[in-house]
Amino acid sequence: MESKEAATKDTESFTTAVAHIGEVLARPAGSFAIRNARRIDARGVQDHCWLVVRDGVIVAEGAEIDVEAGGTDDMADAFAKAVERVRSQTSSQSQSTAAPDDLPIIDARGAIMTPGYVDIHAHGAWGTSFDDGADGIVTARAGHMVHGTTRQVLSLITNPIDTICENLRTVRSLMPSRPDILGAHLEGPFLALERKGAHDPECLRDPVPELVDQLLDASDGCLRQITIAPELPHGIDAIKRFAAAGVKPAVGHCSADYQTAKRAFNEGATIMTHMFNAMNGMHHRKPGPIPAAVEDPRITIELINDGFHVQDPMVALSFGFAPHRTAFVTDAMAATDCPDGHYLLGALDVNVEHGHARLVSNGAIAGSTLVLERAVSRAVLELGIDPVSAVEAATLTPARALGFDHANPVTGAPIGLLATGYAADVLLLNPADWQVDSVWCAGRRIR
Ligand SMILES: CC(=O)N[C@@H]1[C@@H](O)[C@H](O)[C@@H](COP(=O)(O)O)O[C@@H]1O
Repeated sequence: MESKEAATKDTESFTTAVAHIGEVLARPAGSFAIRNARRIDARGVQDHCWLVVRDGVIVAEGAEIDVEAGGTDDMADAFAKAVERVRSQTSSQSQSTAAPDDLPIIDARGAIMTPGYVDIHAHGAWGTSFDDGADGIVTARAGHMVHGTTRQVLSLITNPIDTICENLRTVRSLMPSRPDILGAHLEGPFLALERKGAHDPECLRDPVPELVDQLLDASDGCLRQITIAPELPHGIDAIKRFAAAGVKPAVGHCSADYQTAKRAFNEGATIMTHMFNAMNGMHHRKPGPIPAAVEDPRITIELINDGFHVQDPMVALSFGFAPHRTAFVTDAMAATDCPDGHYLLGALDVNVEHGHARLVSNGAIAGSTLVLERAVSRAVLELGIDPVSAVEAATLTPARALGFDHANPVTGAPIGLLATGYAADVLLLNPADWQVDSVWCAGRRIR
C-alpha cells in the first residue's frame, strides 16, 4: 500500500524502472564478458579477474595476471581464448543470442565484482508489498533489483488463510516469466501470540494438518520456506509435514525452549528466522532457541543487519557463532527506498520515522527499510567484517539455505558464486562505498 509521501516520490521513475526490468527479464539470456574486476565471492578475493558468459551462464573465468607480475603464459591469454571460443560457438549455433563478432566486453576498471545478492526474507519496497497482487510484486521487486538483489524469495505476511492462499497463487503465476522470483516465504500465520511482533494477532493459527495441506495446495510448488513457532500444539507435526513436502521450515516468532527448538531442527527445520528478533533471547538457565540453532551445522541463521534490529556487537557475534551459516536478510517492508511516512504491513498501520518502521498501535518494530546492498556495505565499512564473509552472507549462504547452490528446477544453473557453471548474476560495485553500479540477473543486464 502506498503512503502519500511515497506516491509523490519518483512515481514516474519507479514506473519506468518496473517496465524496463519486466522487458529485460522477458528477453533471452545474453552472452558477454567482463574483465579487469576485483572478484569477491565466498571463495575469496581475486584481482584482475575476468569471466565469460554464454546464454546467461558463466562458461569460463580466470585472472589476467601477466608473466612479469607472477602469472603464467596461460593466465595472460586465457581470456582471449575463452572469448574466441564463445564467439566461434555462437557463430556455429544459430539459436544463440549473441552475434559471433558482437560479444560485448565490459572493462570493469578495477570495480568490485560479486555474485548478485539473494534475499530470502523481505516483504516489499517502493511503496508496495509482496501481498499487493502482481503489480505490487513487480514494483517491490524493482526496488530491490536496482540495489543488486538479483533473486528474492517473496515473504507474505500473516493474513486470513484465504488471502494467504490467494497471495501464494499470485506468486506462483508470476514465476514462469520472472527468473528473479525464487518463490514464497510464509511468515505466519503459525506464530506464537506473544512473539507476534508486527503480525495481526486475529489471524494467528495453530498449524493443524488441514491448514498445512491447504497452503501446500495453493502454493503449487512455489513455497520455499515457512516460519513456525515449534511450541504451538501442532508445531512439530507441521514442521515434519512441510519438510516432507520439500518446504524449508524456519524456527521463529516463538518462545520455544532449547529442547523444543532442538526437536524442531531434528524434525526438519533448517532456518532460524531473523535471529534475535521476535524470539526469546539467551539466558544461562533458559538457553532458548538461539543456542539450538547456533550449535547445529545444518541451520542457516537469518540476520537483519540494519543497525537497528540487531546492534552491531550482536551481528559480529553471529558471524563468530555461525561462520558460513549467517545469511543477511532485509525483512524489508513497503517503505524501503521511500520517504518516511505512513504505510501498511498486511492490514496493520505502520509509521516510518528516520527509516525505522513501527506499528502505530503499539510501537512494535514492523520490518525494516533495508536493502542487501546496505547490509553488505555496512558490514564491511562500518563493522569491519571481512569482505568475503560479508559477500558470502548475501549470496552463497542464502542460496545454499534453499538448495539453489546446485542446478535446480527454479534457477536452472546454480546461484551464489561467480564460478563456471553458475548463472550470470553479477554486480559491479564502487570499491569506495560498495554501492551497486551495474546489475546482471540471469544473464540480462538490468542496469
Ligand atoms: C515482518 C516482521 O515480522 N518483522 C519483525 C517484527 O515483527 C518484530 O517486531 C521486529 C523486532 O523484534 P524484536 O522487538 O523482538 O527485536 O523484528 C522484525 O521487524
